[in-house]
Amino acid sequence: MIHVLVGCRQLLATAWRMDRIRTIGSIVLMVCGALAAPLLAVGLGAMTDAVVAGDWRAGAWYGVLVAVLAIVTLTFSHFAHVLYFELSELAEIDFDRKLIELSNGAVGIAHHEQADQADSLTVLQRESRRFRTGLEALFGGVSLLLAMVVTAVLLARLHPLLLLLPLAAIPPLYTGRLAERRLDAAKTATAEPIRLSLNLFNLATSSRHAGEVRVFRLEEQLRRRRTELWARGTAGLHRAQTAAAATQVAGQLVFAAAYVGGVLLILRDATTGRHSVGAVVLAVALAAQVNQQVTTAVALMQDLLRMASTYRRMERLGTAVAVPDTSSAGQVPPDRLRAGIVFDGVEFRYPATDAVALRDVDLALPAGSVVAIVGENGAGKTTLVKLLCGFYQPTRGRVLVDGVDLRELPIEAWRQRISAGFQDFVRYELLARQAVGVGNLAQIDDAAAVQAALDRARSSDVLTHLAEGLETQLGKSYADGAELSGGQWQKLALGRALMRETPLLLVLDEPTSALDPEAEHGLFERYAEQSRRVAATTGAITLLVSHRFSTVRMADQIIVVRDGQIAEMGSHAELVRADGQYAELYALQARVYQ
Ligand SMILES: Nc1ncnc2c1ncn2[C@@H]1O[C@H](COP(=O)(O)OP(=O)(O)OP(=O)(O)O)[C@@H](O)[C@H]1O
Repeated sequence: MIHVLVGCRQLLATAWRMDRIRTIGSIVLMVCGALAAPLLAVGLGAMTDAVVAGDWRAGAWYGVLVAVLAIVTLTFSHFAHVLYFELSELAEIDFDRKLIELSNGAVGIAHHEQADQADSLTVLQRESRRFRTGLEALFGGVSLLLAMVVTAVLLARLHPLLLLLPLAAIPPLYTGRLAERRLDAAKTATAEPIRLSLNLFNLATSSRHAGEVRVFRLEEQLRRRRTELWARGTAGLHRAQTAAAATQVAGQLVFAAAYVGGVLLILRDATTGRHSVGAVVLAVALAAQVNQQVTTAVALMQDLLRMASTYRRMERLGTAVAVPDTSSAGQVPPDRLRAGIVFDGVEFRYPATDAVALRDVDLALPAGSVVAIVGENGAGKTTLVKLLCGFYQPTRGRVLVDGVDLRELPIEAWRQRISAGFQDFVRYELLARQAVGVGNLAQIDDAAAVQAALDRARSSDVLTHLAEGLETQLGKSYADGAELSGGQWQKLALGRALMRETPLLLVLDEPTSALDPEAEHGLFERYAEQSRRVAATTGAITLLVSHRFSTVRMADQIIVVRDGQIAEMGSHAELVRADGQYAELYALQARVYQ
């Protein structure tokens, strides 16, 4: 219950923050709605008594009052709905904003890669569409509570025992809560199959995967797996919903019994002359209202519980993804690198896994150097990059930037000074200028800066295929959007990585996988030349990651990673002379690619 109250407080604070006028308007409507129905019952009772007493004048006035209150009761919900709806929209936008912040604001990326946290995000994404009901339920709920109190006072005046009628509402409320808890637990338990099923659905319907799906004849398999997973997920939910419905009915039966008892009590009093006919009408009308109030209260309570559990889930995820905040760290990234970056006894395990992805890594990346990291698939190259970008912190050991532990640098400031091109680059469906310009937001509208970055990336040729050059809309989501080839998207991603002209660290993690080895080698060579020129002033380090041993021979230093460890290190000439794994794989791959 305390969670519901906390959730209500958070929701009300959000509404107040988003729009005070609408919040006040909603509260006024809430009070009017609460009083109208019980007063209508009072009017009905008084009108009946006036008519029975033959006082037609008073009866007519009460009739007008009843009519007015009936109109208020019937129409109030429409006005209230408009106001609540508008406020709820604002609250939903606020919730979405928080969810986006939670998803992207965390310093690390563990919550995207760790199954339980990814599941929580999936549930929150789905809940965000239903979040708006929370605020409506809150106003509706408080209005209902007020109405229940007024109704209870009126009932008590008829017969003290009738006060028990609202108490009989407790069992259905309790069972409603129990039912919602069951549903919530089922949602958590079925989040994984439902998330997997949605992934498979995207795989089966996205144009990006259409080719592979056809060639490998995956359609049937994907459909079957998706249906199985969906059925597994929804079967769990369905079972929970059936159990929840049975629980709720049991609670409501208790109330129904009390209702019948209450009406019989007043009827008995009326037959003995203790009450008027109007009192019987009042009792029947009020008891019917209590019945309706309880049913509505159960439904509203469920909305409130769902809203509270959504808030709690968000808070739990927020705590789980919280990484030590270094924003107020005293240190700042240097203007230029003097010594370089050092991995000092680094060990790393991904969260919730036992396998060690990196172990005993002692590595120096000298300022101003071009360093290549090579290794076979799964060796640990990208993991090294993730630590350098601050997506994760080492489980043991330190990453030092000019002698300062990366943990002690404000991570956002560090990210401002690095740039990267990733293997799984994003296809931004924006204008071509923006798709490249996001690499340095300050220059997103600067066509000349974007053009220069594409030139540096040797990627300007992509523009020759675009009708409006940099101002061409990209992507199939737009009717007039230009679709690019995989290599062309990758070239734009390379341009994006080179938007920042003087980063302290430029990481290119297999950004040229769509190119053939010789083209990759040629590009790396040109990048290396450029990087050395920039490095003369900033001490910047350029890190090229590849699993092709034959494409990185121009690097000042080549690091061979094997099974999460540094296997060999040195220049191309030194490593060839050493005649180890590098020399062997270099010769092998060079022969294959010739
Ligand atoms: N998010 C993750 N959670 C758990 N384990 C992971 C995760 N990402 C990678 N790993 C594991 O860490 C090890 C190193 O992976 P990494 O991605 O660094 O390899 P890589 O050398 O970059 O491979 P590739 O050349 O295929 O990109 C692998 O065994 C991989 O299974």
